[in-house]
Amino acid sequence: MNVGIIGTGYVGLVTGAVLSDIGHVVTCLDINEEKINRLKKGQSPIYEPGLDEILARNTATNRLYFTTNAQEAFAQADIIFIAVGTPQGKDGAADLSYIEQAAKDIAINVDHNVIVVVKSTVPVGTNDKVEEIILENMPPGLQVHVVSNPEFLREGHAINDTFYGDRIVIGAENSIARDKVESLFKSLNIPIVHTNRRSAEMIKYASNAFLAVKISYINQISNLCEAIGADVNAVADGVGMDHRIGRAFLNAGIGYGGSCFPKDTEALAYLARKNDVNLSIVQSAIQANGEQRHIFVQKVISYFKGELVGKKIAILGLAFKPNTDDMREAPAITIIEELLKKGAHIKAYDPIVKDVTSLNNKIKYANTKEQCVENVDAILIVTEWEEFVEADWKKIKMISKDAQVFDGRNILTNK
Ligand SMILES: NC(=O)c1ccc[n+]([C@@H]2O[C@H](COP(=O)([O-])OP(=O)(O)OC[C@H]3O[C@@H](n4cnc5c(N)ncnc54)[C@H](O)[C@@H]3O)[C@@H](O)[C@H]2O)c1
Ligand SMILES: O=c1ccn([C@@H]2O[C@H](COP(=O)(O)OP(=O)(O)O[C@H]3O[C@H](CO)[C@@H](O)[C@H](O)[C@H]3O)[C@@H](O)[C@H]2O)c(=O)[nH]1
Repeated sequence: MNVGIIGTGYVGLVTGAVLSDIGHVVTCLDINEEKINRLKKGQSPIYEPGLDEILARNTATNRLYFTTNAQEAFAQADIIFIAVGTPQGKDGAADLSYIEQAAKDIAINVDHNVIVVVKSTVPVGTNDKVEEIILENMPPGLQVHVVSNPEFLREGHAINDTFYGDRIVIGAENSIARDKVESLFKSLNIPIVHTNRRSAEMIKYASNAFLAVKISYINQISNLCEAIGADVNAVADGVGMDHRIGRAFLNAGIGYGGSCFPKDTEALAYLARKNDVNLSIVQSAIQANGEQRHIFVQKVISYFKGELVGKKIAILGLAFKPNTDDMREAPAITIIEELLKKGAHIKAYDPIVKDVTSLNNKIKYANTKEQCVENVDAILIVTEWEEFVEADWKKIKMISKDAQVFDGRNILTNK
């Protein structure tokens, strides 16, 4: 099939790469010229394991194209995906301006009947709105069907998650459009969930919020474990062996960050408030997550008896999680800013993130973890990169002359 994709971010680009890899002809559209120019030169604008190879393979076989021209992207398209951002807006609500613009772009640039698939994470009712906008603005006589197909990939595992996902959710009001979207994914052999558009939109938020609640729960249990002398890793292992609970997302630490959980939990809480529904569980998870990074900083402050002025602190890990270069809502930023405010000097090392615009000129960057921990008073583990998990910690402690280690990801329990 011929597919157009609006937005070449983590979701649009990975979706485009995988759909071309399973035989479709895909044209990816973005308004960011720099991104498209890089992609045309064969360079990925994001760090995502395995992505470069798939991009190279499918551009070489003429199944994957990149453009900033909407007419070119939609000219042959049977199906157009919307994969633009839905950042946090006012009062926690999702900002739908990119979605609305994408819908208008489709309406004024298509010259044939089309199926539009909304892959972005959007509040319940948005697919209806997208259909309305397109119908209002497209040439008379043309038809559009909008289908909801939320995305569940994790950054750092995006390719694998797309090829081997747990489920593909298709929310449709029209059975012909539904079947056509289903046939697009057929060769992936992933279980399909059929539902209406509103339920599909809700599945995405309910999934993310559940995972966020799970993390905040284990983090609060971890605080209690620390107070009473229990080991949260052992507790999580024991609890997680119950198949009704499961071990995944029970890793305690400094809390969740990233481009999804923070904004999606806020958007769901906003939706509940707007509809006068009590969603205090999600609200509490958000609050607990905000507190968790302050609790971590407080441990450092207490260790130095409240006096951080001039203290040299090494930060190991900047990205919000391993295997990504994404710094959106990374706990590292809040933690570093709080330490800077207290007068500490910060040196940071991350295997992939080499500078953070908002922190530049305020902190130093090291080229290696060894360089980072030289001549410091404390070491903070902020992201659980494999490089830190597998490191020779005896050597790290020796280089740092036994600087105090604060393990924000509980990776050193058995070391
Ligand atoms: N990042 C993830 O891991 C992930 C996973 C699942 C779902 N989601 C959801 O998917 C959506 C996209 O997320 P992302 O992280 O890929 O976003 P992103 O910010 O990385 O990328 C969005 C891209 O869309 C482009 N864009 C915006 N308006 C456009 C327009 N009118 N025409 C063409 N291009 C346009 C932007 O320039 C940008 O490159 C969001 O709703 C997000 O919540 C993200
Ligand atoms: O046990 C855990 C698991 C995760 N995290 C943190 O939670 C955040 C999110 O991690 P993860 O879910 O692995 O990454 P994302 O790429 O943000 O993926 C989430 O958000 C995406 C965007 O909606 C969804 O598609 C995915 O299914 C969902 O897992 C990160 O800060 C992790 O450090 C923990 O603190 N403990």
